[in-house]
Amino acid sequence: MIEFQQVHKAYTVQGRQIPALQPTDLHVRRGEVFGLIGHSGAGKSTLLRLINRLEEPSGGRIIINGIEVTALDANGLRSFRRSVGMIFQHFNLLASKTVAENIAMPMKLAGGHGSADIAQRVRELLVRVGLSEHAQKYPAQLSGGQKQRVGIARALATGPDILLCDEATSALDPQTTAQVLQLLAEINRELGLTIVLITHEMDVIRRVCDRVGVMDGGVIVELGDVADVFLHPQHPTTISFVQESEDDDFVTDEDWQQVQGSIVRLTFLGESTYAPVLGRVARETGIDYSILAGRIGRIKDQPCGQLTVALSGSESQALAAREQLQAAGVTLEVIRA
Ligand SMILES: Nc1ncnc2c1ncn2[C@@H]1O[C@H](COP(=O)(O)OP(=O)(O)OP(=O)(O)O)[C@@H](O)[C@H]1O
Repeated sequence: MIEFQQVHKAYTVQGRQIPALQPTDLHVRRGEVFGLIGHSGAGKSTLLRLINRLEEPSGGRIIINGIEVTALDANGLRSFRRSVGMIFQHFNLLASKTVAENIAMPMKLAGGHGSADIAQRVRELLVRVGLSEHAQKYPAQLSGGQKQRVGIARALATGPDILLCDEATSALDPQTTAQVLQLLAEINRELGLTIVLITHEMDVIRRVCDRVGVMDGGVIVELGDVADVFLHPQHPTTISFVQESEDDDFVTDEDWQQVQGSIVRLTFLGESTYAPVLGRVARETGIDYSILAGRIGRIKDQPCGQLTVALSGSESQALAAREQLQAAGVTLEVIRA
């Protein structure tokens, strides 16, 4: 759907080249929610804005729905942009226009829509984002969450099949963030829109994304299904994001010096999260566990849990326990043999 082939970008400031995106290959699949996470300056906004050519690439090809976007002239680009909606951190609403007028704006600018058509479409969009009561209000009369809902309705006005979200929830409190993310998930599911979002919060990725790319220094350093990346982070940047998103302090190697036996991390995903596996394996093998760290939660629609445990028992009991856990669909990583 969205294909980057060796796309790179450097900004020129006072004759100096500032690299923002190193040559990047990327494939975003149709209908997925794809998240990019990275610290400030990692290159997320640059990558996002290259998709609809709000930034011009320094090189490489961008192909979307079979159209080589990097080869379009001004007319081609204008009509292509109707298939890409965008929402922003600070909403970018026109303060002097009502909610309904803000939402109608992209259709007016595109031309070719009668006023009855536009009014009907605005009504539908207001229902979709839950703001029917607020059509005649001005942005200043709305909460942050409501403003972002207007932003979403406006982005959907021209019937795009891609929605780009530029830190769309960064200015919102946690509860409002959850509601806006839920709305984005609904739009993805019900309208089949492909969503690309950027964020610096792992929690946003965990709640709504199917796949994630982790960016650092203009490079996507890790990419994969959210469950894989979140539960088994490989790159130091990813590991630091996952640790930041934990509520508890991470257990350190020093803490582990105090416990006997081998230490393993068990990951439960989907159905295995609720199965009474640990008790059964303990009974059948005679092994015992000390729990060193644990968390349980959801990744998008799937329950998941992770436990770090010390196994105490004989070597053959520990081996049998590991085999039984793996046979029950639990992923097992040995932290200390
Ligand atoms: N218009 C610009 N002119 C010059 N340099 C820029 C411009 N936009 C971004 N940069 C630089 O490019 C690099 C990548 O910036 P970018 O905004 O893409 O990162 P980001 O991950 O989105 O960061 P943030 O979360 O702070 O927005 C940074 O070094 C930044 O300073």
